[in-house]
Amino acid sequence: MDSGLPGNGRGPGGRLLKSFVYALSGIGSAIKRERNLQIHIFAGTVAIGLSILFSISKMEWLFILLAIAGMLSLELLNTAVERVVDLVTEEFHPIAKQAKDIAAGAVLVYACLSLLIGAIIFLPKITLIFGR
Ligand SMILES: Nc1ncnc2c1ncn2[C@@H]1O[C@H](COP(=O)(O)OP(=O)(O)OP(=O)(O)O)[C@@H](O)[C@H]1O
Repeated sequence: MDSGLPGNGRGPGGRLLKSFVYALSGIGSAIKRERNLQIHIFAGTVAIGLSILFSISKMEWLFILLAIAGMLSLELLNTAVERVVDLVTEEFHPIAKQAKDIAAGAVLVYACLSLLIGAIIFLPKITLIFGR
């Protein structure tokens, strides 16, 4: 099938470009369908807005960006696990439940870390403003 990409996606550069396009289309389709992912994107945008507002340090930016990118990556992986499980069975299966719940658990762990990072960085700055 014609990929519609330069050089038909042949050669190392073309293959790399094809993988990149497939990855972007995966992200796009997940964003369209997954409400949790949309919520994480909203939260990430708010965090970036606050970071700009408070002119946070380079080190703080590193933590904020790691929190946002890690969160989105894990949510994408969680979505992929959900899709594969749904593809394998639509029946109730205890292993299917375990797979989905464990993947959701991974997201929860990172979400707690991200919240903690946000609180450590922004709470002192917010209390400084409202504590005056
Ligand atoms: N085939 C299945 N067998 C057993 N349990 C399942 C199966 N599919 C889903 N579950 C369980 O049912 C609950 C709801 O799962 P569901 O697939 O609706 O995803 P979710 O956790 O609500 O996430 P999302 O809203 O992002 O799709 C979860 O505890 C999940 O583990």
